Amino acid sequence: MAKQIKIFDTTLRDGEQSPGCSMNLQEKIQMAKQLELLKVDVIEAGFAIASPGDFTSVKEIAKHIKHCTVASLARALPKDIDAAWEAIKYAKSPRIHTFIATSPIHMKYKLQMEPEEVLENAVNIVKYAKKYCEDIEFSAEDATRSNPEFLAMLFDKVIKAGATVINIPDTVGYTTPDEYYHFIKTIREKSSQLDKVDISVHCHNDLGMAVANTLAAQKAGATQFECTVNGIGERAGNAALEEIVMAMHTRKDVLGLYCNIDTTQIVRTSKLLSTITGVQVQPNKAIVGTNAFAHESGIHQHGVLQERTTYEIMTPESIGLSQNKMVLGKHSGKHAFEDRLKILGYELSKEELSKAFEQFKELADKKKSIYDKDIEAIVTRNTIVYPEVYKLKRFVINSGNTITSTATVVLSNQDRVIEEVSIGDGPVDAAFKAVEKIAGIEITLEDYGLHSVTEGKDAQGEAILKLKHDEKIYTGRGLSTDVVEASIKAYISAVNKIIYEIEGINEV
Ligand SMILES: CC(=O)SCCNC(=O)CCNC(=O)[C@H](O)C(C)(C)COP(=O)(O)OP(=O)(O)OC[C@H]1O[C@@H](n2cnc3c(N)ncnc32)[C@H](O)[C@@H]1OP(=O)(O)O
Ligand SMILES: CC(C)C(=O)C(=O)O
Repeated sequence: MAKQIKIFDTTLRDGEQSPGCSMNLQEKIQMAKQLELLKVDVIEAGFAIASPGDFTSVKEIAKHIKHCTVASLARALPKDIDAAWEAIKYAKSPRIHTFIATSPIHMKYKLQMEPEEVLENAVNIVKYAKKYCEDIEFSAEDATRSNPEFLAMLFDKVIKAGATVINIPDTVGYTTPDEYYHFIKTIREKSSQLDKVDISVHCHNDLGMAVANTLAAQKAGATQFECTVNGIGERAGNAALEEIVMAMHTRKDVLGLYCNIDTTQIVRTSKLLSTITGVQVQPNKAIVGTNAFAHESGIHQHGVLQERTTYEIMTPESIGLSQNKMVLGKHSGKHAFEDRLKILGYELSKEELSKAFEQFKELADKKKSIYDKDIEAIVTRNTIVYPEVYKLKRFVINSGNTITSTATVVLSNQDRVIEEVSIGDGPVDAAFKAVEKIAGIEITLEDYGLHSVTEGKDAQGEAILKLKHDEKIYTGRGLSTDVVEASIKAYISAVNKIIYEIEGINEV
């Protein structure tokens, strides 16, 4: 039988402790409402004593949220408990979350207390908080570097004093999955009370093991997972909610866990947090990174097009994404290219497809990302086929603001290779004059324009120009990531039309 795990979200408290992740009152309320839609069990809304702003946001969230428990953090100090209660008393289901450090390092250097004093403080503060609130969570800060016998004894006493949830945090992200499992199991064996309450785990990601540690803890009896959206939090962050939840969802077979989360709200929640804080998740972040459901390589794209499960262990829809993403780039193959053409409404013959694919690969070598407009540009360029009398082989430009521009252009015409050099008013003009010399016909440039067909630093530029010959106008188009090359190609394509008109198809 699958076991239920309660999800305790601390994005608004520990998450907000990330540098750069502060949120104002309205943003916190908006985020809390989204967490309610996501169906977390507990929202830790803040640390009420921390500042008047924190107090107000905890209070307002307590008033707005109807379906989740709302908690405030509090040190083991009566004034912290008073503030926490004043803020959360409006909640339908309020919780006071109090904590004190239990590791020798923290007790000696930070609190400057003997273990007996910490024990006494912990018991007294739970009794104090219990006067206000039924639901009391007690956390032993830096538990994983604490003595398990001491913790078992302390937990028994705070449970008898009224704690309803016991949290065993890995405050500094120090433990490993196996160690954490044995640590919690040992404490449970030594405690007579722990099985009467919820056991919570709260893992930090300093060694990148927060999610693995969280999941390992459930085998030792943990029933509540503390986590944050996008894994934000102090230092390297907390266990990421979306990773824990989707691991439970996808590997129900081995983990045997379930929770109340509506997984289809995951992407929306992640995006809302990034928008509010301005902190974007890395592209390869599990579940919510922009690449998490993207495929670029041909072999993977072919597999996914045949059967999605070849390379996808979850559906994009399950986290609220409308579809996966086929990224066309230099690693892509013909299957994905043809599929995208179909989506764009192009049905090409075998030959046309092969030619377009070749051009796509050439372009993909020069450009990081290929956009739909790039593909459309390739296909439309190929629809009207004029014979290529002249083809650009290479060119060299020498230009600057203090010298006259010079262009050396090399074209091929069937088996011949022809080279010309020309100066001009700028690099494009010099190159055009060199082509004109090679073509040996009289041409006037009537119009010339350049625009980018795609976005980004490596966007393709399209040159469109009009040449006049014998009172007739000929349009030329050229496409390249290099604007001079695009311009020369445009010029040559118009010249080829002129020659086609003058000499007829037989000459080609
Ligand atoms: C592991 C965690 O994430 S714990 C939560 C961490 N989050 C935060 O600290 C964010 C909010 N914090 C704050 O705004 C401030 O630190 C406050 C308002 C809580 C306290 O501010 P200050 O009174 O200026 O104290 P300061 O932060 O410098 O030092 C912490 C004090 O709390 C004491 N303290 C720390 N933890 C506890 C505890 N669990 N119970 C009792 N006292 C504690 C320290 O010993 C120190 O006491 P001292 O002032 O008598 O020396
Ligand atoms: C207060 C506790 C739960 C905490 O944030 C930690 O130990 O990291």
